[in-house]
Amino acid sequence: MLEIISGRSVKKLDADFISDRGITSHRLMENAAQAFCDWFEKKYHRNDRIGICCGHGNNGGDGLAIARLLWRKGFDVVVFLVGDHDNASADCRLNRELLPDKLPAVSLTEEDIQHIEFDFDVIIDALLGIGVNRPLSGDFLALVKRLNRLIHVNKIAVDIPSGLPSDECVEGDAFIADITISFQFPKYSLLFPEHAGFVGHLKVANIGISQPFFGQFSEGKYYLQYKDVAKRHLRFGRFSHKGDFGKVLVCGGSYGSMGALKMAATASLRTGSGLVTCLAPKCGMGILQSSLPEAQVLTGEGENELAGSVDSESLSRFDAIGIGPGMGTSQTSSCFLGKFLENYKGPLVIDADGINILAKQPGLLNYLNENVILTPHVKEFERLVGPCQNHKERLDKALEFSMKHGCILILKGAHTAISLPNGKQYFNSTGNKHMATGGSGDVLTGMITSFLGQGYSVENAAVCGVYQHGLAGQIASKNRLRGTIASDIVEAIPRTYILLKID
Ligand SMILES: NC(=O)C1=CN([C@@H]2O[C@H](COP(=O)(O)OP(=O)(O)OC[C@H]3O[C@@H](n4cnc5c(N)ncnc54)[C@H](OP(=O)(O)O)[C@@H]3O)[C@@H](O)[C@H]2O)[C@H](O)CC1
Ligand SMILES: [K+]
Repeated sequence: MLEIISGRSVKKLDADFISDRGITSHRLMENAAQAFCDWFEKKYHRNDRIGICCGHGNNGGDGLAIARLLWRKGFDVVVFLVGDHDNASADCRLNRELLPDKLPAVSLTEEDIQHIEFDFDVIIDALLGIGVNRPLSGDFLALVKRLNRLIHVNKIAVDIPSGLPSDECVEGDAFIADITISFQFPKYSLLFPEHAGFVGHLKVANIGISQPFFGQFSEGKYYLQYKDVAKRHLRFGRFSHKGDFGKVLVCGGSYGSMGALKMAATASLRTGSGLVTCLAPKCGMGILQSSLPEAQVLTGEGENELAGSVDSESLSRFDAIGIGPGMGTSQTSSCFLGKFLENYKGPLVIDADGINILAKQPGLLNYLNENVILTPHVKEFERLVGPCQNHKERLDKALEFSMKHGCILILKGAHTAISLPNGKQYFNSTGNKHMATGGSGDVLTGMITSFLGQGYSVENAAVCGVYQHGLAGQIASKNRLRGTIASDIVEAIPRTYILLKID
C-alpha cells in the first residue's frame, strides 16, 4: 500500500530520506525527473513539440530537470519560466544552471502570456506543486488560464496540477491536466471528485522513498496496490469442496426491482461462492429461478416486497449475508430489516435500500458491529450522516461513522474509500467512469458477501471486493466504454482472478 501523507509532511520526509541515504536534495529531484521521463518516453514521440512551464519552487525545479533529461534524449523541448526566478529555490536554480545552452528557455511576463503562441503537442505543467499556499493570481493565473484554453494539446501535470492544494479543496483556478504524474504517493486532494476534472488520469511514479520513512508521518491513509490485494486472498487446496467456498444468502428485491438481487447473487457466484441462496418476495421466485439456475431461491411472506421475519436459526445456516439490493424502503421492508438485524449477528453487507432504511430509522444503527460492512454511494451516505460541503468532509465523516459504530464503511465512487473502525482509510486505485451504471453497486455487494462467505476477514473481504470490482470494471469496459453495463462487470470477475494469479 502506498501511504498518503499530508503535503506539509513531505519536506520533512524528504529531509529524513536524504540524510539517511547520504544523498543531496538535488539527487532526489533528479530521481523524480527521471521517473517522470521513463514514463514519458514510452508514451510520446521524439517529434512531439513539448512546452514545459516552470515556476520558481521545487516543482519548477522538477520541470527544469525534466526538460534537460528529455532534451538529452532528443525530444523537442521549450522551457517557459514564470514567477520570481531571482529568488528561486536552490534546486530550481541549480537545474536552471544545468539547462543545456541550446535548450530554449523563455521568461514570461503577464503581458507575454497574452500574446505568445503556444504551438505544442504536449504541455508539461511544473508551475506549482504542493507548496502552493494561496489561490493563483498574477502571471501564474494568467498562464494557467491560457493553457487551460489550449485545445488539441496533451497536458501533463508534474506531481499535482498547479493551483490545487495537496490536502484541501481548491479555491479558484488550477491547471486542467489530462494526466497527473504524482511522485511517490497520490497527494490526498487528487482523490477528491471535485478535482477529477483537474487531475485527469492519475499515475504514481516511484522516486525511491521506501515505506519505513513514511511511518512517523502516518495519518492512516493508504492507496491500494495490486500486491496488497493479492496477498489478502485465501488459497484453496486440491481437496476443497463447495462448503469451503461458503454458503451465502443475498436478500432483497421487490416488484420491479428484482434485477438488483439477481445481479448481486450472480456476482457472488462469479466471485467463487459454493452455494448462493436468494431471499426475495414471492414475485421474485420465477424471475430468479429462470434467470439464475445456479442459485437457490427462498421467498419470504410478502408478495411484492420482503415482509415478516426470518428466524435466527435459518439465518445461521449461512456463512455470510448481503442485504439491501432492490428491497425498497416501505414500512414493510423497514420492519423486515429491523427483525433481520435483531436475528442475525454474522458477517453482513448492508447496501442500497438497506442503508436508506438505516437512514430513516437511526435506531437500527445500534445493530451495527464489527461483522458489518456498509456500502453507500455518496447520496446514500449523506442520507445517513447529513449533507457534506465537500468530499473531504465526507471522508472525515465516513471515518467518524466507522469508528463510532465499529463497522466498516465503504464510500463508493472514484477512488472508493474503505473506512475501518481502527481509524485507517484505504483508497481504491482501480475502476473507471464506465462503471457508473445501474447495478454496479449490487455487483460489489455480491462480491464482498462472497468473500465473507469464503471465510475472509471483514477487512480483507472489503479490500478484495472493492479492488477486484474496480478491476472487473476496467476489464469489462475495455471494448465497451460507455456501453458497459453491470452484467458485463459480473462477467469480468473471473478475469480478475487471472490477473491476480489466484485460482
Ligand atoms: N518527495 C517528493 O514528493 C518530492 C517533490 N518534489 C517537488 O517539490 C514540490 C514542492 O516544492 P516546493 O518548493 O515546496 O513548492 P512549490 O514548487 O509548489 O512552490 C514554490 C513556492 O511558490 C510560492 N507560491 C505558493 N503559492 C503560490 C501562488 N498561488 N502563486 C505564486 N507563487 C506561489 C511559495 O512561495 P512564497 O514565498 O511566494 O509563499 C512556494 O514556496 C513538489 O510538488 C514536487 O513537485 C521534489 O522535486 C523532490 C521530492
Ligand atoms: K504542477
